[in-house]
Amino acid sequence: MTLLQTAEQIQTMQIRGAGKIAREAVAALRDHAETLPRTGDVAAFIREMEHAASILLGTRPTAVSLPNAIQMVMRDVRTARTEEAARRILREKADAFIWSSRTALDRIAAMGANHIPDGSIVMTHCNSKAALGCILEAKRQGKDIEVYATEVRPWNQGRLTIKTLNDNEIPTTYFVDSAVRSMMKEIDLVIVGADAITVNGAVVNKIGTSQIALCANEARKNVIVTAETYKFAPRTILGELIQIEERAQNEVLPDDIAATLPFVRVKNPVFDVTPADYIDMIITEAGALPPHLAYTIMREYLGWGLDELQNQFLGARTGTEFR
Ligand SMILES: O=P(O)(O)OC[C@H]1O[C@H](OP(=O)(O)O)[C@H](O)[C@@H]1O
Repeated sequence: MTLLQTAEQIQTMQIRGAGKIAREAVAALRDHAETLPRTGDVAAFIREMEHAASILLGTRPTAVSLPNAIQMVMRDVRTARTEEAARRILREKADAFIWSSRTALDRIAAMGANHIPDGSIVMTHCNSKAALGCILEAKRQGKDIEVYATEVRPWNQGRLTIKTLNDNEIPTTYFVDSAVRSMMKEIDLVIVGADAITVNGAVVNKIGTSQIALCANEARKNVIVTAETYKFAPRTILGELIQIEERAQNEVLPDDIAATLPFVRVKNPVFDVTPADYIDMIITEAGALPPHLAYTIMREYLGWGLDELQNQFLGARTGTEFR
């Protein structure tokens, strides 16, 4: 698959899920480099790779895993002295990111499973590999668990989730998103994934997550967020807001019906923000932490100083818009 094909598949959600988007983008960058002729001109190579990175960055705006992964790979490429060195660094960093991303999921699954008691009912939302990993690991350990899963309009990612749960013989209850509050009294805890986590511990995840967290808070049920460290958004330290992706209105209301309703406006935000106060714990590969410690993850695990953030990372999202 070419880099442009990967970009298109991310934008059209054939490739989706914050972690997978990051892994596929990094693999696309690595493979794109192999298609470029060797000229010995390191500056031209870096320019070409920056352009490729900007195409990937323009695909979806919310999941911070995408710019974080690209930054991890491109950072040392930018200072390479020869084309060969730049190529080698790119390859090594890309492979290292993909490997560490998968390892992170295994660690999160092991830690998350410890928080799922035997005999419990877990509610989840959307289709998060990190969250599902915890549930599958709890099942693998022999725990008798059930899952309540939402539909996730308009893309119905809940169907992917219930298929996985069914394949793993986990008893599952499936319902429309608006039934969440009604179902809350029947469950024991909530486990979801994340697309981005801000410096104040707020979690950006699939639209509807904040309502689930609000209902869980009302019903005194724990909310656990599972997120690899590369889903923490360092630029929020500088005050930058996470952009909430708005997708096409015809994902919600078909064009032929919309055409008959000239006074109706359709909004289709695909993520929302859950404040830290509604989250009991964030499980990362570096350990479980209260959401208010998000800053420590940004400093210690992403390891980007403020200077670097300001000089290089700012503006990373302003690259070419992919259409
Ligand atoms: O990385 P993992 O845990 O798989 O997924 C994290 C999140 O990414 C997804 O976004 P979308 O479906 O791509 O819009 C969902 O919001 C999910 O909770």
